[in-house]
Amino acid sequence: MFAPLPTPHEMADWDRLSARDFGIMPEMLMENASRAALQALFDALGVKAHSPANKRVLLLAGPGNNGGDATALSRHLHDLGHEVLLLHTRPRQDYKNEAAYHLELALKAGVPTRLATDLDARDLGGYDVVVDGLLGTGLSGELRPDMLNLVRLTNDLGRKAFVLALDIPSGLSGFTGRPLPEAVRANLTVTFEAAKIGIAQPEAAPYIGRLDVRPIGIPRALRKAHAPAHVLMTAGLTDLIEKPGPGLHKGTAGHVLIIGGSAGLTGAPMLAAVAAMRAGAGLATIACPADIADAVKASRPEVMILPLDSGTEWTPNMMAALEPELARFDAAVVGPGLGRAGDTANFLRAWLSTATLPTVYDADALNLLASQKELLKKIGESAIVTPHPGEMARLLDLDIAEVQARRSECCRRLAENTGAVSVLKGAASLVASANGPRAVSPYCEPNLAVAGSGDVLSGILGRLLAGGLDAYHAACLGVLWHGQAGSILARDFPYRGNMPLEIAHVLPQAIKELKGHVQR
Ligand SMILES: NC(=O)C1=CN([C@@H]2O[C@H](COP(=O)(O)OP(=O)(O)OC[C@H]3O[C@@H](n4cnc5c(N)ncnc54)[C@H](OP(=O)(O)O)[C@@H]3O)[C@@H](O)[C@H]2O)[C@H](O)CC1
Ligand SMILES: [K+]
Repeated sequence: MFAPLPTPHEMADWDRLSARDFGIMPEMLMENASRAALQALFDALGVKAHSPANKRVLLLAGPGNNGGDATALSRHLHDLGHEVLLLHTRPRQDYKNEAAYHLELALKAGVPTRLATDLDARDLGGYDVVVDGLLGTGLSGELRPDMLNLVRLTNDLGRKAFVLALDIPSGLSGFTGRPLPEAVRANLTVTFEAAKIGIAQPEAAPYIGRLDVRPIGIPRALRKAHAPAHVLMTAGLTDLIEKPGPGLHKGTAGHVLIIGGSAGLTGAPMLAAVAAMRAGAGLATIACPADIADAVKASRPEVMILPLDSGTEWTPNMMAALEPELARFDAAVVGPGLGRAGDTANFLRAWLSTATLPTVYDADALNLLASQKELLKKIGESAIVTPHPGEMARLLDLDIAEVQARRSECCRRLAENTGAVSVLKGAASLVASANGPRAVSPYCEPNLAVAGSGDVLSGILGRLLAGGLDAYHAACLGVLWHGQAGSILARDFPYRGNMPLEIAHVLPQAIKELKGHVQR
């Protein structure tokens, strides 16, 4: 369901503890990493065991262990008969530890090597593959000029060659995924043992190419005992939804209550309700002020309306009307189109003191909570709060730039402040609970950046809570499902332009595709 997303420091700890606690020496990990990279490269190029050894490969080896990985890979390619040139950035005698060990092996095996500074870049060309082993997780600060030139050289050569980045494209921060200030643009990135957290950030996407995560022999016991603070959501989360049995009826498929709608904001609750049904809810009902019920219904036959009291604005009395009905529902979504007019804040206060349903708080429910922060503690652990960065900024008294600069920390802080599971929307959405790992979505889908997309997400989450999932897993699966819907729409609408309702409409296809991706 989740894959670990270590920071460079967490990864270095795994490395170090493999040697200290298991006797797995760094030379072995480097050998494993290089063999994994070889296999990933051959898989990507369609090179089979019996294929002719006819590749021309340039390997760039930086000063650290990333360079050591490239050096070990050069030996394997050379031994198989490919034509290789290993370009190292430091004089041979300057290499240390496992990188020095593998350089010595490569030299003994007869790998042709050159010192990068001895070569005129104009002499380089005609390669099928360029391997970027300049810098890995050890990059600190902005690229120094000599390294920046080598990154540029790799990208120049990459116009006519396949670029394989080892562990992470050089120049990219393993923490933030940002280029410092430029980075190698790879066709394939083979990352060792686990994707580093920077790789999962939206900024990294243009540099990574295809991502292939390969194990290099860090013991599972060690990975479990020293689990990273972040994990990546995977398609395995869809195991949480079972194929419906023959005896299913709408009453057992979950009934989602949407609480929202106000004058001028009548579409949002309907989007959430349709999304809940497209995600498989058996029933969806919208509760709204009686005088806007017709506008909310907007002649959609599939969604039921529960008109409350009278008037167009929310009042605490509406909670009294709603309370006797609550036993019919399995989960609630509070907020789509709720507005902030008049007494709406007091309605929300009454809801928080009365209702015990698992609940998603979205949109104006969050804005109202931001102006009455003493209510945040009442939300509780069976709930999910789904702010976008603007709402998160209001909830935490920060500005949006601060939220975006520290997304993971903010997401966790809101979870701590509320006791609920917090979802911070945006590219690579995040899910956090007060304890436990923070989950990062693998999706960065511009097709989801459209008004109403958040209402659709809240409907999916309502359906998953109604289906009995705990808030954390519901949030992770819902975010993943929404992301896959966005990636389907990107195929049909590569320049965007899809409507939010279309996100809801592709949800059944999205879950089918995700289930097809699960690796067993
Ligand atoms: N468990 C594993 O994942 C394994 C990982 N391996 C590989 O090792 C690298 C990490 O290796 P490390 O030696 O820590 O770091 P790098 O190879 O990335 O290189 C660090 C050196 O690079 C120089 N440096 C740092 N910042 C800059 C900069 N801004 N500009 C230029 N140069 C920079 C610096 O060298 P100096 O001597 O010049 O200061 C650093 O020392 C990981 O990514 C994997 O590929 C193991 O092979 C297997 C186990
Ligand atoms: K690299």
